[in-house]
Formats: sequence, structure tokens, C-alpha cells
Amino acid sequence: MLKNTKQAIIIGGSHAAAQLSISLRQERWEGEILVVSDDSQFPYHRPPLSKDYLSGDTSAEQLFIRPASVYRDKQIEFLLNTRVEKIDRINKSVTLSNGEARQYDKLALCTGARTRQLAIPGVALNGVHYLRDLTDAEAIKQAIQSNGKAVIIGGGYIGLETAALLRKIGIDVCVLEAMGRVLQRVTAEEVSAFYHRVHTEEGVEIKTGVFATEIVGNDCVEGVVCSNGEQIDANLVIIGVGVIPNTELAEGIGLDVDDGVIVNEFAQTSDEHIVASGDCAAHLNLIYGRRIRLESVPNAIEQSKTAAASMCDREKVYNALPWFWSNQYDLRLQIAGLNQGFDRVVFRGDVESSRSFVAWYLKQGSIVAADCVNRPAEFILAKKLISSEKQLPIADLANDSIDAKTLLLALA
Ligand SMILES: NC(=O)c1ccc[n+]([C@@H]2O[C@H](COP(=O)([O-])OP(=O)(O)OC[C@H]3O[C@@H](n4cnc5c(N)ncnc54)[C@H](O)[C@@H]3O)[C@@H](O)[C@H]2O)c1
Repeated sequence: MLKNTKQAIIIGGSHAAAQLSISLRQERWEGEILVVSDDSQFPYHRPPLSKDYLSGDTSAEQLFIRPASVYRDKQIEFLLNTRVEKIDRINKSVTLSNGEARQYDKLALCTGARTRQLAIPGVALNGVHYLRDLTDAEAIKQAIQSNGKAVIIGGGYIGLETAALLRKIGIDVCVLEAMGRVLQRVTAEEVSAFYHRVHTEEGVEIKTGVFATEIVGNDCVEGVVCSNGEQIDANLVIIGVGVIPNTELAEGIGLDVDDGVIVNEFAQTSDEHIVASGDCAAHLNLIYGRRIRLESVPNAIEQSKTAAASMCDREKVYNALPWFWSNQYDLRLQIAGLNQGFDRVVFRGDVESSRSFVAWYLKQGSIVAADCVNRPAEFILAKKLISSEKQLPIADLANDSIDAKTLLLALA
């Protein structure tokens, strides 16, 4: 039996919503918890969708963040296949796509992000896919043919991870990246060149400074026409050109929105009864002293813990260091911090010919971020170094003959 009749409603059904619902119970929310999700499944891990799930190494059952029984045991109600159509801030209620209205005391927006759509002819042809959810990944899995030819539009994380996976199963792959280099949004030139080299060595063709102008075919895709006039044959096209935060519900009720629902360091929106967390939220980051919106699982988890505390009228400041990862071939890239505005990059290890190195990003002499490729010990060091605001000599960080453990000890 629940101890009170307070209602918490969480809108969304991915990492942020899953964590927030559990964290609410950990914060001793004693009323009802309702999660409204337009997905048909209980929350699942998305990162494997572009990796092990596509290759068949991970099954759909293994993707679930928690078994449904855990939510049931904690008296967390899920409404799947259901959208919140409208929020009424005055009456503190939401209207659902099934016509029902539900009252809330506290509301959480975990609405995430959706794929940016390409507005070119031919995107509706059979064989053209985006990759964001389990349904997309399942459709790609079904479409993968041996001896196939794939064109991937976008040389970001989704593009390169799927390129690596498709090569692994013997498919010809061509990546079209509109910018001058792959991963331009997130890495230094040398790191982009590294990924370009490795993918080329693995047999991927990469065309930079090129975008698709048309996808051609009758019923099924047959090729992609590029901005340089070239046409590339393909029976599979995967589009990974970024995401757009789902902020429409928040905008509709007049919350502050600017590339994300604006929240403070406590995940609170401009309405004291409404919090937001995950990909949809743009938060005040205390480490970097500016507002940022992060598209990552660690952010969804940590920010949702903060949001849950706020819903229970407790203050738990969100000040976790952002971090990300990407697996491609035998490369495990772990990124600590945000490199935006860096003015210098220093390398540890050989970025030009090896498959293991660290790129330290500096801003006005301080380390602000690090890309660690197959360097788990340095990743731990980087997280500690950036979070602590302590300094280590740059020459030592770059010196690969000084063990990472020695540097960790020096930091302690
Ligand atoms: N390992 C990870 O952290 C990981 C893995 C997969 C996905 N994700 C997340 O999933 C989301 C989507 O990933 P993504 O790869 O689509 O986004 P992204 O922003 O990482 O990359 C999109 C790429 O597409 C390029 N592009 C844009 N328009 C184009 C066009 N018309 N033609 C060709 N190229 C074009 C951009 O320059 C960019 O390099 C992001 O939030 C990403 O962070 C993260």
C-alpha cells in the first residue's frame, strides 16, 4: 500500500525515465509513480543498437535496463504505446493519447530527442533507415544482406559505429560526411584523421565535404546521388545526421526552452512543479560554467537522480563530469569532459600509426577534456584530473613512458 496519494508523472520511456522512476523510490517518494511512454517496450539500452544488437551478439531481451518485475515491485506504473498530448499547468494535469486525463503533483519531462530527418528525394524508399530505437535497429537487421552495398549518410557516432559493424559482416560501406572531416563536432583534427585512417584500413570508403542530394530507386533503394554529382550504388542506406531534442510539450506550456528544456543545476525547469532530464534538457553545468545539453547515457542517469531528489523537495546538485564512449572495431574510445573552445591538443602515444593513444585538450593551459583510445587507465586519470581542477605537468601527461598509475598517484 502506498503511504500517500501524491502523483508523480514521468513523460518518456528511455534511460532518463527509467532512472528517474527508480530514483524517486530511493528518494522515498511514497505516492504514485506513472511513466507514460510512446515506446512499445519497457526502457532498454540504446548504445548496443548500433553495435552488438545489429551484429546479433546481443538479443532484444538482453537490452532491457531492468526486468519489468522491478518496476512492478516498486509500484511504478508504466503506460506504454501512450503519448502525453497536452499538459495543463494550472490544473496540474496531463491529457494522454488514449483520451484519459491524469493529475500530477510533480511532473518530469524525459522526452529525449529524435533523429534529424533528411529532406531529400527518395528518403521514403525501402532500404533507407534511421537508427534511434529498437524498431529502427530491427528493421536494419532484417535489411542487412550479405554482399550488400551500404551508403551511410553522416560520419558521426551512429555513422561510424554502424560502418564498423557492417564491415565486420562483410558489407561494402561508403560514408558520406558533409563536413571536412568525420567526428568534426566532437574531436580534434588528428583524432578525426585517426578514425578516417582506421576505417579506410578496414575497407570503408569515406567521402568528406560531400552530402547526399537524392536517394534513387523504384520501390527499393538503388543508389545515392552526391553533391559532387557522383552516384553510388547501394541497397541499404543508413542516415545518422544528428538528433533534435523533443521540446514541443515544454514549449506548448511556456517553459523556457533554448536547444533543450532549460533547467538549473537541480534539474528544475521554470515551473517549480516540473523537472526535466536527459537528452531533452539543457542544464547549467557547474564544471564548465555554461548551459549545455548532453546526448549521453551517463548524463541521463546522473541528471535523473538529481531530478528525482528535486521532486522530493531535496537538493542534490548535478555536477558530474560529462563522459561518452564509442566502440568501433577493436577501438574503445572513452571521452572525458567537453573540449569545446580548446586551444591546444597534446598527445600521449602515437595517433598517426598506432591504435592506442590519448588526446589531451587544453584551454588556457588547463586540461578540459581527453579522448582516450584503448587507454582505460588514462580515462580514469582524465576524469579525476578534470573534475579535481588539479594540474599535472603537460610534459608528464604526454610522456608515454610514465605509467598512468604513477600519474594517478601524483594526482592523489
Ligand atoms: N558512442 C556514443 O556516444 C554514441 C553512439 C551512437 C549515437 N550516439 C548519439 O546518438 C545521436 C545521434 O548520433 P549521430 O551520429 O546521428 O549524430 P552526430 O551529431 O554525432 O553526427 C552526425 C554527423 O552527420 C553529419 N551530417 C549532418 N548532415 C549531413 C548531411 N546532410 N550529409 C552528410 N553528413 C551530414 C554531421 O556533420 C555529423 O558529423 C547523438 O546524440 C550521438 O551523441 C552516441
